[in-house]
Amino acid sequence: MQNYLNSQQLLSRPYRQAVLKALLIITIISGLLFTVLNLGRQNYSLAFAELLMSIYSMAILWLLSTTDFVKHIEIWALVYLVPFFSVMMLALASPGATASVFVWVFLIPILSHFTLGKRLGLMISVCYIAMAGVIFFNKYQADLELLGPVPVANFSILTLVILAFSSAYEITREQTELRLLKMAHSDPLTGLANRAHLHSVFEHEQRRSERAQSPLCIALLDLDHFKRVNDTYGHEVGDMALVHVAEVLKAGLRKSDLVARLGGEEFCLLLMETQGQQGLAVADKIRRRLEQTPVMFEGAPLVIDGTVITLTISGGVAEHGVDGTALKDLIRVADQRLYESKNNGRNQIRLHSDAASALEVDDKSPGLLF
Ligand SMILES: Nc1nc2c(ncn2[C@@H]2O[C@H](COP(=O)(O)OP(=O)(O)OP(=O)(O)O)[C@@H](O)[C@H]2O)c(=O)[nH]1
Repeated sequence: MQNYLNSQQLLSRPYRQAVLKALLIITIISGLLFTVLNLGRQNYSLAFAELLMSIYSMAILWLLSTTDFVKHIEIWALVYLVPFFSVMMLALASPGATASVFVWVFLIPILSHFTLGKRLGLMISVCYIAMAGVIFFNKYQADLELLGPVPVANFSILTLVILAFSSAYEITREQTELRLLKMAHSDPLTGLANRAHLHSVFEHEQRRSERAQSPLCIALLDLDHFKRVNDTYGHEVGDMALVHVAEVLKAGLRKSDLVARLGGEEFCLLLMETQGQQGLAVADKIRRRLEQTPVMFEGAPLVIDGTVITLTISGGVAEHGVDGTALKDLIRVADQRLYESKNNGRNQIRLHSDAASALEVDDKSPGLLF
């Protein structure tokens, strides 16, 4: 889940980057326009603040196009929004400004949520809206018309509605993004990671492993004679069997490890902080567990025509740095070892090409159907 959340944050960043860039351009243009308007009304302090905000926005826009800022987009958004909203507060408090300037407050929740996300966006919105409220009441405390119940109710309700809509929009957008991300990264039948997710996690783990000089290995596992399950009992039972295998694989691993379904009846384990020999032991422990656990359906062993269905698996292990560094090389080596396991009687896992590296085969376990 944490992985998906991190990826979702990465996914949100280009979107926030585009919104922030558009905002900066609008601020530069409108800042210059209001500088001229305020100079015309001889409101020099506000004109100066508007001009400063315009120049500041130009500087941020320039920095954004020259640095790799997308990683810190929320910080950049704060660097822009805090002075922008502060100038807005200054404009609201300015004695020369009319009450119509307060309509800018409606922008606060929209801009905050779009560029900062649901939590930080809400916090910043509430702070500045509260500040605008205090300024409004202080400035117009003697103005009975503006502080009458109707204008106050109009202003407050509209602000709350915009705040609620912006917040709801951002929450829904983030949830939808997370759902799409999960769908794009997981296998719909078993819920395991798919090949694309394995690749992205491997890239990250490979860098970490090289930095920390820690071992990393993969195990490629393929169900034995799975075609017979489908041919004998049909695809529906085959699907149940695949879901059961996914459960056994997940249960046999640490939380930090990853199990992916590469397609059909082929799975890949990504084992962190694990050397080849340890990886072989982990994969073999899972092989034995699968062999001993009948295919489960809704909490009970699946029995068809009086037969308890049990599956076996063959596999090959490859170690990062020993058998290659790229995932495709590790998969190729593990695949060769997997097929040696298949050719040597199935239901076994190999780390090297020689037969001695295969952990004990128990091909004739009683009661096993496949
Ligand atoms: N039910 C089901 N079957 C699948 C799925 N994906 C692949 N298969 C089946 O898995 C079987 C794989 O067959 P083979 O490649 O011959 O492998 P095998 O029968 O396991 O034989 P060995 O690997 O040599 O032990 C085929 O019958 C595919 O139809 C799936 O999502 N659901």
